[in-house]
Amino acid sequence: MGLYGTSCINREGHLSIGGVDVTTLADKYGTPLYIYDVKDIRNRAEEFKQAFENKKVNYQVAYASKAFSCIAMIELADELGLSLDVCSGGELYTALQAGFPMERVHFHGNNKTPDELEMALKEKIGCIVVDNFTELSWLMAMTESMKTEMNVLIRITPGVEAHTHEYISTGQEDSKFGFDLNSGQAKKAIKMIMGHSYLRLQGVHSHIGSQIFRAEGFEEAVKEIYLSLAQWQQELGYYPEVLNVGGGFGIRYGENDAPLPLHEYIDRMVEAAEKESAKLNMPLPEMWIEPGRALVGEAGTTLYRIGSRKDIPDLRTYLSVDGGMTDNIRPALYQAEYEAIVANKAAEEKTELVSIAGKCCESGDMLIWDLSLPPAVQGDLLAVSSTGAYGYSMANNYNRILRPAVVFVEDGEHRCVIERETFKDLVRHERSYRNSGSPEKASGSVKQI
Ligand SMILES: Cc1ncc(COP(=O)(O)O)c(C=O)c1O
Ligand SMILES: N[C@@H](CCCC[NH3+])C(=O)O
Repeated sequence: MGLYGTSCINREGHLSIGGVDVTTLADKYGTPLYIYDVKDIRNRAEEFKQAFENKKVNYQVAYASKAFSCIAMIELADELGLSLDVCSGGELYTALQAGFPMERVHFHGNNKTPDELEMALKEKIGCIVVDNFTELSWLMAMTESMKTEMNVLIRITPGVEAHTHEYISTGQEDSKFGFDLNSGQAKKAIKMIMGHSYLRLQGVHSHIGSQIFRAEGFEEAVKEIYLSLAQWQQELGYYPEVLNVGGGFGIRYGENDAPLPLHEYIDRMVEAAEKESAKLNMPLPEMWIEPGRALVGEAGTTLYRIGSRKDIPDLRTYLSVDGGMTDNIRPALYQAEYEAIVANKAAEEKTELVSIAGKCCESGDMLIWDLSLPPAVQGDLLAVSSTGAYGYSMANNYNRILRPAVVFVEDGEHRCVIERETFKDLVRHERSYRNSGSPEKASGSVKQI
């Protein structure tokens, strides 16, 4: 496992994060446990902001809260001066509970419901990123009836295919997200918004995908957008105040991943926008980005307790841990690869090749194939690195496994920000079939066809 952020191996030969020995955390909070290195999140937010400061452009860095949303994380995002990207009523509600300033909230999603739109309008959030004509017509009607103005960005698909897993690539034309440029749909939507008295077209949004390592993808997206901007400037007299280039900045999961320094992505996209704006004699728009993974991914480590061991002679050794696809579905979903160490034997020589299995009743519940470890036994702690993004946020209760606790560590201190679920939580919304009284009668006639 690479050592990220403030992670190091302490004098006891244990993994330490944020100045805290993780064996202490396992004893106090139990396992599996998500551990977030707060200093690492701070540094990354600062790096993004500094990159824009150096380019002397107006900007917003919005944390894409889908990567990891909870009250404490949203409070931290606020403290770091970030804006916030939410993509559901639940994420917006979490932001409200965290007291996040609503004017810095941007609302995304390809199927926002009327209820979600109403919530966003009532809370007077910063902007809604309009994704399709259905949403647009709802928004037009709702802002009129509520007599409420709203800033909108129009999400477009620039036709750029990011070099990433196909499930997390979104910028291509054949995508469920946004308006495509070639068919004229984006232009039609812009006209509709420009002609509406309650909607204010603040700018254009594109997001080409996730876990991207090449700055060229962002540069190409910016160039593609400007081809359309030139047309819209000429035909509609429109140029945007804001250009939101989305998120997707890649991180290190293992030694094969080589992300660029964060400022290189920013430099390239800003330079491309500056060049294209100058060509069109257009003021440079404010540049917005919305990183999720790049802010929290490497800051997260999952700590598991090793349980059973199965040796198949001349074939493979399986070590099972007390979590798996319920707390990290990415290996099963995207064949994502992770690295790990034995946290309480972090300085010992690696002499064994093992595969790490989760505890779910699925053969596909494998966290890591072929991992070199020191001899590990039942009770040892396995630390899997870079699990801060899309780990907790995609966690689930398959096999009725409990979602783990989350702790923040910094400067030798730790605090629990999400408690471990309990068995009671699992049945909290359930009603007994036997004891719930008589069922309600269906109204209307039931026709046999
Ligand atoms: C619209 C949008 N913005 C931002 C993000 C954040 O992506 P990432 O976590 O890769 O930075 C996503 C997810 O891919 C997204 O769909
Ligand atoms: N959940 C994905 C990324 C999707 C991002 C949302 N558009 C992952 O774990 O990599």
